[in-house]
Amino acid sequence: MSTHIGAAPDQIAPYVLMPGDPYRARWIAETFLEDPVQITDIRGMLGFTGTYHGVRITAQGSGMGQPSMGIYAHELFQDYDVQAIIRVGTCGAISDRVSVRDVILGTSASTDSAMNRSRFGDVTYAPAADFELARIAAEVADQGMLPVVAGGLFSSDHFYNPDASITGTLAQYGVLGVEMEAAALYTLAAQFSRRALAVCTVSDHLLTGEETSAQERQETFEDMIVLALDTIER
Ligand SMILES: Nc1nc2c(nc(Br)n2[C@@H]2O[C@H](CO)[C@@H](O)[C@H]2O)c(=O)[nH]1
Repeated sequence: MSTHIGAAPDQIAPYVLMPGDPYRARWIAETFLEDPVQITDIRGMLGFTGTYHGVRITAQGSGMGQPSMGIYAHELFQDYDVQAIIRVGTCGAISDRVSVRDVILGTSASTDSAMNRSRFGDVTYAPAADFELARIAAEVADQGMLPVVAGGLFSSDHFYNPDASITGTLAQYGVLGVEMEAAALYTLAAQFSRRALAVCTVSDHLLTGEETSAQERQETFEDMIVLALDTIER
């Protein structure tokens, strides 16, 4: 086991899906995996391992925010030799190029997080998705007729951002949605020479104020999970 994950070394699969919400990890395991087994519940951050089309998959909650994602992704890469992580999350749209219910493939992740400033100082590192995972996800989405938009995410340390104008500025540079985890995941994947991709359903729109219903969120989340599973098993 690691400091924050209670699983035995062989209980975590090489391929991991990470929702922010640990209850989503349980739902993914119970809905899509065969023979799912809970492999950790330290601090309530649940993780499960099962198989999808015969491929071992782990669904592990990340929590909200980059420090939390950073703890779990670091330990998954370092202590469990995980090879690829797909964040399956939700985000708020900041661009008129996307609508609620769209699925965003986060090709890059801008961030206001102090975590990368303490890593890189004055250099602005560019956290980016693994190209192969992103390419496969786009291909799978096309085959499944799932409306995905590929573009940048903004991984903020704020949910209630005191500077509300920043998302408008970022949208002018092509950033599509705001969430709170992808940049930490991409930076750690690069540190460990592993693969990572963030796929986010748009649950709310910061420009229009539009929000999805719980039912709509559930439906788009299901489509996204199938996309992530069909991508990571390739
Ligand atoms: N900062 C931010 N995070 C968001 C937003 N909408 C969503 Br869904 N999120 C994500 O949802 C959680 C906050 O509700 C975090 O884990 C974020 O990744 C938003 O408008 N802003």
